[in-house]
Amino acid sequence: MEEIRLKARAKINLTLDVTGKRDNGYHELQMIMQTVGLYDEIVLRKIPENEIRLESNVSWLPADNRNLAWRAAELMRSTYDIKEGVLIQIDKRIPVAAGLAGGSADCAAVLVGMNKLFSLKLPAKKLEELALTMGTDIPYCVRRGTVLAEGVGEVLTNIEPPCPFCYVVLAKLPVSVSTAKVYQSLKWDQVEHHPDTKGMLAAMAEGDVPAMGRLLGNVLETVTIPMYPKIADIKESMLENGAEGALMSGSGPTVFGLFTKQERAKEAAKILRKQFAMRDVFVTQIYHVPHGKKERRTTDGRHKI
Ligand SMILES: C[C@@](CO)(OP(=O)(O)O)[C@H](O)COP(=O)(O)OP(=O)(O)OC[C@H]1O[C@@H](n2ccc(N)nc2=O)[C@H](O)[C@@H]1O
Ligand SMILES: Nc1ncnc2c1ncn2[C@@H]1O[C@H](COP(=O)(O)OP(=O)(O)O)[C@@H](O)[C@H]1O
Repeated sequence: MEEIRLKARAKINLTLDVTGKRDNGYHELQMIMQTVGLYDEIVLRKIPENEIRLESNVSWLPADNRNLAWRAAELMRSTYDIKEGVLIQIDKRIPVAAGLAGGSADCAAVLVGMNKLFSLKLPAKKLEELALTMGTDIPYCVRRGTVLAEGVGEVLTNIEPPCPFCYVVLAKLPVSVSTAKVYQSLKWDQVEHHPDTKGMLAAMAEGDVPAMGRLLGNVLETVTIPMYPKIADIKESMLENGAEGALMSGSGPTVFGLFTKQERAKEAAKILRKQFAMRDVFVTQIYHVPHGKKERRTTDGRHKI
């Protein structure tokens, strides 16, 4: 195999609770994470030169070891003594520094892709371990689906049945948020309203999207909304325009809304684009990881996952 094509999908946090802080500054989390359809497309290709090259459609995205996808390829090459080089091409669609884990998803996809491209046959557990050395969100991005994440984000429990299918509108203000700064500014022991994680798990088990909408909660909103009050206005607008619930994802600034009807989601997206002069508004949906999905070859022999 010379080339592999991957979809690195974004995530949203249906609940995000902070329950403590460790001596090293990292926070103890309890969050329900969910993959959505929006993705970056990544192609990995073997090249004869003994190096990693990275190209993307975003001119200002670093193309060296500051890029998480580059780092993932380098980690696999050095750990498994791979002599061949790799070209990474990223067609970026997930907004950057948005609370959607776009960089983490690219990183995870490259780990999975390198494993296949070089026939390393590493189990998923090993890929999740390698992922954690590059970021706390990345093991989840290897696993994907509906997952309860605890610890600092790396203790993962699959939730069965997964989140019921619904449409998701993502709306990102044209500002970037630093995850590190948001955590640093959080007064976790002064947070008054914690999300009801158990209630959310019960609503999901019932397949009750309206109840899920009422139970969405993210304590990081206490930091990011005062920085960008328009986030609250976007949430309000989503609710006025038919969302069952709306919440900031991760450290923000992206707001997501859950919709049961595709038409209403499309209409709300149109209104949001106009009302807040936002370009980054997407209509997507809950993504379910297919069980036991096998690699598929495209007609030209490339692999798809
Ligand atoms: C907030 C969340 C929610 O899913 O997502 P994003 O908003 O980034 O998408 C994650 O916890 C983000 O995970 P990730 O983006 O991988 O963070 P990392 O690179 O590991 O850490 C960035 C910085 O966040 C802080 N951090 C991270 C995780 C954690 N449990 N406690 C922390 O305090 C640390 O200061 C760290 O230096
Ligand atoms: N492949 C990548 N795609 C996006 N951002 C990346 C990538 N590699 C490194 N980064 C850096 O990671 C930071 C966080 O990006 P991202 O994962 O998109 O946001 P978030 O952590 O808010 O979900 C950005 O500042 C960006 O410069």
